[in-house]
Amino acid sequence: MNINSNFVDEKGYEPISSSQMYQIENKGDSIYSMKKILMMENAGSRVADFLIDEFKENILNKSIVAVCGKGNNGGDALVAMRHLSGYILARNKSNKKINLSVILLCHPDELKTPESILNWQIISKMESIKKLTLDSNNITEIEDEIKNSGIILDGIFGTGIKGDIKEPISKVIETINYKKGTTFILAVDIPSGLDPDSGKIIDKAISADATITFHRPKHGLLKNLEIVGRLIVKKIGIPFESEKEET
Ligand SMILES: NC(=O)C1=CN([C@@H]2O[C@H](COP(=O)(O)OP(=O)(O)OC[C@H]3O[C@@H](n4cnc5c(N)ncnc54)[C@H](O)[C@@H]3O)[C@@H](O)[C@H]2O)[C@@H](O)CC1
Ligand SMILES: [K+]
Repeated sequence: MNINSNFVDEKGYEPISSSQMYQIENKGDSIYSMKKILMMENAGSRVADFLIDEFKENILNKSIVAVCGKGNNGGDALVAMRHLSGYILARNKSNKKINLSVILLCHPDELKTPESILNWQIISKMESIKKLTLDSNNITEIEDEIKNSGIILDGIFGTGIKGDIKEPISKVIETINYKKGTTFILAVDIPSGLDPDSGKIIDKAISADATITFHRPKHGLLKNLEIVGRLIVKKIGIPFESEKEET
């Protein structure tokens, strides 16, 4: 396996497939009652902790934009923004304006899972985080938000990506990629648009500076470190016993 030096090859992080990941997650829930909402909370907090470690005090001056899809990948990014908001506000002694935005690439009614819906509801009540939801006439405003960002959380698609990416999401991915080199692009779990198993770019994909993936790396990440960037693997509390194959 051609793992480059960026891959944090800690013990027990052998790569798995996306279907194995869904199985482990479902067993974690059905046998150990490790609800997805707990997995999402851990995933999002690992994302926030990574950015805080990476940027240290500088993070207080960064405009951070989370671009979220309608699934749980977006939910992870919503959790990360909540944690980042708490960290930054607690240190914002001079009450400087902080720039935290969430761009939801769907109407809130299209959010598909209870855990994403709950996290959207929480964020909706937090005035520290600017919310933009995609509608027919605000794509320019959304693109400007991305262009003015210092850090982008890519929470558009994770392991649930299928087929071609339609407009305007396709354009949003291009706008994000255009910022590479000036804005730090962190992919949540999988660079959006990358097939998590084959590592192929299905249609187009986010080219990330770093990818933080959960529980174990997926095979596709190791096959396309070019757009994955630095690969970080974080456990999210799923009982290891959930990995036991069905006997
Ligand atoms: N597996 C796990 O243990 C955990 C998974 N979590 C997150 O959940 C993610 C998977 O979430 P989901 O299964 O909800 O799916 P995703 O959030 O990856 O996909 C988002 C949604 O996009 C839509 N979609 C897929 N392909 C599309 C296309 N080509 N054009 C437009 N829309 C498209 C689908 O309807 C899907 O519901 C993971 O990547 C990870 O980030 C975390 O919450 C932590 C726990
Ligand atoms: K992603």
